[in-house]
Amino acid sequence: MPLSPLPAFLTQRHGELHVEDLSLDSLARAHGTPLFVYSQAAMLQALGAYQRGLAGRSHLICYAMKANSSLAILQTLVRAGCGLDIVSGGELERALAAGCAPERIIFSGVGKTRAEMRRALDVGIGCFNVESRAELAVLDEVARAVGRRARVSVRVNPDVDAQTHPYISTGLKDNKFGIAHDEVLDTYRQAASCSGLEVVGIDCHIGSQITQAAPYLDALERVLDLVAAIEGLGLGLRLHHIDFGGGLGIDYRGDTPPAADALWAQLLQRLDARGFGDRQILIEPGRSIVGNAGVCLTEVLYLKPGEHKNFLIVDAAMNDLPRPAMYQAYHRIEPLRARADTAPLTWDVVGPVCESGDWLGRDRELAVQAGDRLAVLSAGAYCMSMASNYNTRGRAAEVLVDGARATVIRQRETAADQMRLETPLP
Ligand SMILES: Cc1ncc(COP(=O)(O)O)c(C=O)c1O
Ligand SMILES: N[C@@H](CCCC[NH3+])C(=O)O
Repeated sequence: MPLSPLPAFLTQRHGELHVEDLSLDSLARAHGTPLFVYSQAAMLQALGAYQRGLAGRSHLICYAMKANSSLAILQTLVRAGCGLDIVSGGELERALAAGCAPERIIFSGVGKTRAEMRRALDVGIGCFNVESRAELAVLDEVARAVGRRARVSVRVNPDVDAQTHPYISTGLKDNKFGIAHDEVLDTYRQAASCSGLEVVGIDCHIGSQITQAAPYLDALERVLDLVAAIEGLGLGLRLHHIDFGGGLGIDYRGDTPPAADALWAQLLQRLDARGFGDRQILIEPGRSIVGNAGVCLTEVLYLKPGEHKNFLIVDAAMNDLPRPAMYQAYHRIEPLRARADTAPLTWDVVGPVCESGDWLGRDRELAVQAGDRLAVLSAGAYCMSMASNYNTRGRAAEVLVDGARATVIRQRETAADQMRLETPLP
C-alpha cells in the first residue's frame, strides 16, 4: 500500500520533522526518549469533524478514554465539548478529575463490579451501557440498595462483521460483547420491570479500526429495527438516545476510512428516512480523535546488521507501544532529521525488551546512525494507554504541543515510582 502524506500537524522544515511549530528533535533532546508528543490542534480538528457531522442534532460525543486517558488530553476534549465513555472505576475517577460533568459520562464494559456501579450511581453518571442480563439484575439491585435509579441503555450485538482485526472486532456473535440480537427484546422486558432502572437508550459498538462505511450502515439498520420492536412491545418504552459506539479507523498505512462528517451525513440520512431523526445521538469515538494526533519519539541505540536481518535497536519497546507485538500492527516510522551521508538499509526496528515479539516495525528502509532519533507515527491511541512496566521499564513522558508551546503532561516514570506500592519483606 502506498504511504499517504504525513498527517497535517507533522511537517518537514529544513530537513527536520516538526509538530505544529516545534522541532521534534529539539523536543526529544529537551525531554529525553521514549517520548510521546501530541498535537492539540490535531485532536481538536479530528473532534471537529464529528461536531460538524452532528451539528444541528441533539448529540453527545463521548470520547472513549481507553484510547488515551491522559488527564490533559481529557481536559482538552472535555473543554471542547466532549462527554466521556468509561470502562472502569479508574477511568471514572480520571473523568471526574478532568472536570467532566458526571451526566456526560457513560459506562461501557462487560464486567462492571458492584463497587464501580455504586460509585457511578453516587456521582450520577449519564448512562450505564449494560452488556448482559446478569449485569442488568445486579445493577438494579445495587441501584435500589443506594436508593437511586440507574439510567440504562442495552448494548446490543448486531452480528455485523466490522472487517477489522479479530482482536478488535466486537459486534459478532462470537464476541463477548453486547446482548445477542435474539435476546434483546427479553432484556428490555427485564429492564422495564426493574424499579431500580430507567431505560433511556440503546447502544451498539461493532469494533475498532473500521475503514468502511458499510458495517456502520448495516449496524444502523439492525439497531433501528430493534428500536422499533422495543417501542412496540407495549411497555411504554421510548428510547431517548441511540448510541452508535466508536470504531472509525485512521490512516496507519494508506488506509482510507471515511471522514467522520461524511460518514455521519450518510448515517443521518438513513436515521431520518427511518423516522428516528428526533433521537439524541451518542457516539463513543476513541482512536479517530487521538490516534493520528500523536507520535512516539525514540533514539537509535545500536545498529546490528546481520546476514539475514538488520536490526535497529531503539530505546522504545513493546511496553511503550504494544500494538505491533499484539496485533502485528503497522506504525509508520520516520527519522526526525534527514541524512544525506548514510545509505538507506532495510531494518527491523526493535526495542530492548527480552521478547522476540518486541518489534516496532519490520523491513523498514531507513538511512540512520546510532544516536539518531525516529518518530513512530499514529501513536496517539492505544499506545500510552496500553503501556506497561514490563522489564521494569518506566513509562515514557508525554508532551502536549499547542502551536509553539510544549507542555509536559506526564513525567517519565522512575523505578522508585514503580516500587511505590510494594512492601519489601523485613
Ligand atoms: C464500547 C466501546 N466504545 C468505544 C470504543 C472506542 O473505539 P475506537 O477507539 O475504535 O473509536 C471501544 C473500543 O473498541 C469500545 O469497546
Ligand atoms: N487496543 C486496540 C483497540 C481496542 C479497542 C477497544 N475495544 C488497538 O490498539 O487497536
